[in-house]
Amino acid sequence: MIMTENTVEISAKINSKITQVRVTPILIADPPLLNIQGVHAPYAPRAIIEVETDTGEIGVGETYGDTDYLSVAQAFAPELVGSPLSVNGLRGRVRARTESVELQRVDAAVDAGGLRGPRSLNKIACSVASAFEVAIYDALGHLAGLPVHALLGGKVRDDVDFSAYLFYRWAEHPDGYGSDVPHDDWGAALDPDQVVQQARRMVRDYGFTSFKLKGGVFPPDQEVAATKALAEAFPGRPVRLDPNGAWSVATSLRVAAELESIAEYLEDPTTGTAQMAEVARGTSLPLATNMCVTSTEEISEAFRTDAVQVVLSDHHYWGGLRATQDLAAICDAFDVGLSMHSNTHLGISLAAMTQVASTIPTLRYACDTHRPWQTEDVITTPHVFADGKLPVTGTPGLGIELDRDSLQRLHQRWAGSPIRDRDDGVAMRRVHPEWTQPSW
Ligand SMILES: O=C([O-])C(=O)C[C@H](O)[C@@H](O)C(=O)[O-]
Ligand SMILES: [Mg+2]
Repeated sequence: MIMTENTVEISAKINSKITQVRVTPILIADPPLLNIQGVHAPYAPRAIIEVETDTGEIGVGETYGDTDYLSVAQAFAPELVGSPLSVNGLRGRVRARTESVELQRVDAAVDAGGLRGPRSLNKIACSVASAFEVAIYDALGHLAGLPVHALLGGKVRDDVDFSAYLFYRWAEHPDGYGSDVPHDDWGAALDPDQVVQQARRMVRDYGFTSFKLKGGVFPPDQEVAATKALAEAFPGRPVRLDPNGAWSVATSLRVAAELESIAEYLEDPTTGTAQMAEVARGTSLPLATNMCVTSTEEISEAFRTDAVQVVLSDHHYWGGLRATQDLAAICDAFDVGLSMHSNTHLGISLAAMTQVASTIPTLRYACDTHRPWQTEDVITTPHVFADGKLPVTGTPGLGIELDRDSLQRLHQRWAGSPIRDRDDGVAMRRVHPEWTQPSW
């Protein structure tokens, strides 16, 4: 073969190696959003991953920054140095690495940061691997001059639809924020009228055309009333309610009967696959989950028993973008619908969600996103929703640029703070010492 300058360049790119990996923990401002586990604290930890190659490319990823996730990410990062830009085998390598890290909170308790069912080593490893995978895809995209969706096989849509993620919330954190946090002027939402007002603002500012209300906060009748108020205020627009497993089977069936002709789906009304299956047998309303099916080992029982009709994918849960596509294929094979979950995240994760969502033909529900609740970001040009959608960029990689000043500032905040884990229950008990997790 005759070697031209071009082939030499291509060969350098194909053989490019990872030379540096950086894991930067940050704390980001988070408003006082309420959920079954309590209330979001003023700051939430995230971890930002950068992989740098010998050809000068830098790819970025984002995941949970809580202690266990961070410890695994920091322990794994040096192992990637010298590796090719390959995403294959990543989850297994991170999983193996978890064995040598002393973890604090693998106790089968529900994960406060993710509300994703019982914690496990595998779930932690998947969440860590997801950020490295995204960073490698971003770097590969820069190398190839292609957007991540092209590397994932190509987009099937030009924009991705998101839904307005509505929360009961307080107007302010009881102790406020530091002076470095932009003011959040959403106000309180504690009854149906305030929830509808919040939805109107989401529609005005972002153009969302569907709604998800985070429940599990007030007695179910109040949350049903808020859901009905939304359906009345926005006729014909899809509405979902998600109490994160707060209800018994009997309560779930009662609520499902009330919302059967109103809701698009009911998300995790009750906990555990067996109880979800019992509810599913008694209602025609589709049940969705990001709690009882959040890892591969949980799929079989749930699908065999028809416990869920919609799975909320999440590349942080499932181990990356390719794993999300795999999940979509499995759901399709079992005639289970696919939606997309989110919790507190910044623009890197939103870009990754948008890229992978654009490649999945069977994703027919608007994706969740917490992004409107975040007042800070680590990318230079934060995303702008129009008509509730984000365009699927054709620029190389994730189509975003890291804002190093902002990353540094949020890292300094982390370094100067004792906060290392998200714990919504602790945040709630600071205000209401007697508070315990509700169930109805
Ligand atoms: O759909 C869900 O269950 C979530 O988004 C879980 C999240 O943790 C959310 O409830 C939150 O951040 O309060
Ligand atoms: Mg949910």
